[in-house]
Amino acid sequence: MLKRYNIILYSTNKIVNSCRYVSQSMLKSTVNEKTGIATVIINKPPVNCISLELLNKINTEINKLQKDNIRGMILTSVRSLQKVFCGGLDIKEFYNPNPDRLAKYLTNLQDTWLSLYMTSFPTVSVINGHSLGGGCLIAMCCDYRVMVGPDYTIGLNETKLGVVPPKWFQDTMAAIIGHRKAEVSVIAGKTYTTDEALQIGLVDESSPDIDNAYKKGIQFLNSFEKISPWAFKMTKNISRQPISQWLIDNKQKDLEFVFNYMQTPSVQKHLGLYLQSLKK
Ligand SMILES: CCCCCCCC/C=C\CC(=O)SCCNC(=O)CCNC(=O)[C@H](O)C(C)(C)COP(=O)(O)OP(=O)(O)OC[C@H]1O[C@@H](n2cnc3c(N)ncnc32)[C@H](O)[C@@H]1OP(=O)(O)O
Repeated sequence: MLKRYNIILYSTNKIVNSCRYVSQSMLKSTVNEKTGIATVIINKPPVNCISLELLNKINTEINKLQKDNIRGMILTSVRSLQKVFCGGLDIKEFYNPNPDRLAKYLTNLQDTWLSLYMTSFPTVSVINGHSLGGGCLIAMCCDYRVMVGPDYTIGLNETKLGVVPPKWFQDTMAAIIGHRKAEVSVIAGKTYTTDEALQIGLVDESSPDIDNAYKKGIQFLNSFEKISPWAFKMTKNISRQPISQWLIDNKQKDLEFVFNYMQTPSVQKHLGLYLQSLKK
């Protein structure tokens, strides 16, 4: 299975070993036509941080898979990055931003979260490296998380950058680890090692290596073989709808709050210093 996966990774837009392969650069997506399981791989070196273009590709691909009636999806990072699942939202999108592009970015982020959080098919994130800020968010959108360890970190660290994780970021985490733990976590911008994340329930399983993590992800998806897709979809919808409905009802207000504070001098100063610290 994994060997075949590697062959697919380096092929282009054709059927290989019964798998449909779709390459959109930055994002590689394969659907195994035998199993109906899609593997979506983020591939944006050096650290898979999420630009407007990558955001669009993720949202487009999720919506495409939704129409394809797939049986499940694994979301992971290209192996060549070695130690990063996703370095989070691209801070350069927020620093000295072009206002039109910033508005587009924030709107696309809301839409992508809605698509990924509410998929009608089961999803697993195979977290094969650090997963911070928006990286943690996309991992948390999935129904199940397997994290490779022990040396990687995961968490909503936004306050460390001087920015505010919106209600739906925080609610996504609270739905997984509970309100109190999520509150303590987000206000301090806490990050967790793989073992700590497993202990607080932020991830469901850990694994010492990527092949094994991928296998565990497939096992989770296979556990739905005898579950009716309709029952799955309706049940997940009931479970997640209160959180997603808040964003649907408050999209404009949410957008305006972030759009305005992001451009204030004090937030810009914080972002500049954080970017600088990364470069050091
Ligand atoms: C209405 C809509 C509401 C929307 C609300 C938005 C509010 C939330 C805002 C932001 C959320 C976020 O996601 S902020 C980003 C959070 N992520 C991080 O803090 C991670 C930062 N990166 C790292 O810690 C490390 O890079 C790493 C551990 C991920 C990898 O370490 P490594 O040593 O391998 O790589 P480098 O640190 O040398 O980085 C290489 C290169 O990449 C640049 N970089 C890293 N992360 C980012 C990023 N998130 N955005 C932009 N650029 C990033 C880093 O500066 C290096 O650049 P140079 O090569 O030019 O030096």
